[in-house]
Amino acid sequence: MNDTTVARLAAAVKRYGPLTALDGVDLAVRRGELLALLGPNGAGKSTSVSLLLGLIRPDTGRAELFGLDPQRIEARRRIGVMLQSANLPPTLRVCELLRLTMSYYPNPRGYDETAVLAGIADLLLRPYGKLSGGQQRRVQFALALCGRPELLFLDEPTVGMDIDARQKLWAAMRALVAEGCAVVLTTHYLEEADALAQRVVVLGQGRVLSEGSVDDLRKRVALTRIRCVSDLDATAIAAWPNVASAMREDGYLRIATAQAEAVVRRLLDADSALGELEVQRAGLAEAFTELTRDAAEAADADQREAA
Ligand SMILES: Nc1ncnc2c1ncn2[C@@H]1O[C@H](COP(=O)(O)OP(=O)(O)OP(=O)(O)O)[C@@H](O)[C@H]1O
Repeated sequence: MNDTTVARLAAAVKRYGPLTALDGVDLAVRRGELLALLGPNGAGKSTSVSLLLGLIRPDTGRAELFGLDPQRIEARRRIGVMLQSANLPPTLRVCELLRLTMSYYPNPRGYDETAVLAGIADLLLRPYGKLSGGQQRRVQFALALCGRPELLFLDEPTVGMDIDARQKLWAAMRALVAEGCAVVLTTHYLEEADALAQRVVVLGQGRVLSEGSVDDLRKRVALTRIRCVSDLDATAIAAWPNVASAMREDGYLRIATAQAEAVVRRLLDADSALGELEVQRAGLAEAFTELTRDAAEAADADQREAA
């Protein structure tokens, strides 16, 4: 573990009976970065987080927090956690929950500062159990950050939040990262990863499918989409060099290519009446879909071979 790594999994394998939830995952979280953990349902995101938190143990491989066993109290004092479900006493008022949680940490953030950062200043006197789902999520976020963590785990934190609350939480995450706090964010909202993450790890079938910046991930899908109105024959274009696919759909000619400039030049030469030309790089959503579909197909093929 080098000195910029705050948490890591090394060749981590976790099995539940015959099911392999994690199949040799290597993952490093670096100081002060926001790392988004993406993947379809059942990909292994929560299992990875649970290993890093010491809630479960790997069958083989290692999990480390600040170079220590994740169950060590010295490591746990340096993290904040917001999981998908939180079992907090419903009769306690928010201010009581906050003071209690702050008392677990050696150097907590100020009470008022925490309330403002998490956007709960107006909820402090309310009993936790009487809050709406989105308000409870904000309180959970406050409890996760009140200990001034060096590493914050946020498991689908914005689920159930309205747009305003979500944007405030994004701003708070950015402020924490600017302070040097590392964040591990699991999310199904790709625009959330796009807006916040310095690095993205995509899991699928318990394996790391891709790791890098959001742009790196986009580049994994080298194709560019071209859309235009033209009478040119789609089947003929599909046979052009560098054209991955060409089809007619909703009155538009749609082409996928890794060489957009050359194909656009040839299109314009071939059809002087061509209109409504649109050229678009593949988005994060397309890259994600392509990556995870490939992994699912490979796993299906493995299973068929084994059968
Ligand atoms: N306690 C458990 N017992 C049995 N199987 C489990 C257990 N926990 C997880 N699994 C299985 O391990 C695999 C990975 O689950 P995990 O919860 O890590 O996925 P995830 O990526 O977090 O999914 P989601 O997006 O749905 O939250 C799934 O197939 C899941 O059914």
